[in-house]
Amino acid sequence: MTNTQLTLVQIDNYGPWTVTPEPRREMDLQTLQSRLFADLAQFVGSRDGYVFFTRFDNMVAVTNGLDRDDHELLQESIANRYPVTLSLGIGVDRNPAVALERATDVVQRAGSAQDHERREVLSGETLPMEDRADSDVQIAHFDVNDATGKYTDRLNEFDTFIQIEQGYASLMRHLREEHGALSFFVGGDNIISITPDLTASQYRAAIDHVEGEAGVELKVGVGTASNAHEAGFAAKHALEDCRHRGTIVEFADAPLAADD
Ligand SMILES: Nc1nc2c(ncn2[C@@H]2O[C@H](COP(=O)(O)OP(=O)(O)OP(=O)(O)O)[C@@H](O)[C@H]2O)c(=O)[nH]1
Repeated sequence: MTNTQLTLVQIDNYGPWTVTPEPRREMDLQTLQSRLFADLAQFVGSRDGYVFFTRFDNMVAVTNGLDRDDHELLQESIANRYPVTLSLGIGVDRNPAVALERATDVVQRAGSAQDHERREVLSGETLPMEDRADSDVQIAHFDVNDATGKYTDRLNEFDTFIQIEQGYASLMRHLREEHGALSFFVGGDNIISITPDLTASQYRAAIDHVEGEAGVELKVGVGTASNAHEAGFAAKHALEDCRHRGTIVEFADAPLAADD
């Protein structure tokens, strides 16, 4: 059964910091944000989770397999090395949107994102030990069909970017509204969705919707496993199956072996 543990990562009081004592150089902020994301990706990824940069001042992580101590260690390590601190809210639910609501609620209850007295909140419930064995994450890895031939090799980068972003906007809204799935642009022409248990026809309907609304053709590989890495890795293999078979939806056949 899918049961997703999500962590909302929010930089404490970041807005005021970016303009104190006066506005900071934009490329310095971009450097900080991208390094922070890289560090989170390393930390969470080494524990088989996924993290998405969303707006950089707020990020969303799939943290099945990470316990409260892992979250505390992350906060400590960031506070030791960065001029900013992180608040973390954790939520669990079969539906990813509900899990994120829970994760967000505990952070919002502790105070505003721009409250200078709210620092390093760590709140919410992780998956109980006894539920871990049968709690799965479902990950759908979407990719634009022949983005290179249709866009990258034909259009300038900005017009390509518009096409890809329009496809992303259409997909993220459809999956959020219809199923409570959360979709994240991860670079190139790739979108990764954290979903509840969806069927092949529900994925086909999402792909049809995006083609109708944005004119962007997608395919998707779907994987399910006890952590984001294994589910996502299986999804990537399923996406390769789409390429070989010329299909638009493939599910990973079997859970991956531990050494895959
Ligand atoms: N984040 C991420 N990006 C990827 C991955 N694979 C490819 N990309 C990005 O996607 C871009 C396009 O690559 P492909 O999707 O393989 O190429 P394509 O032209 O769309 O061809 P088909 O997908 O085979 O239809 C690459 O330049 C990368 O930026 C992946 O696994 N993860």
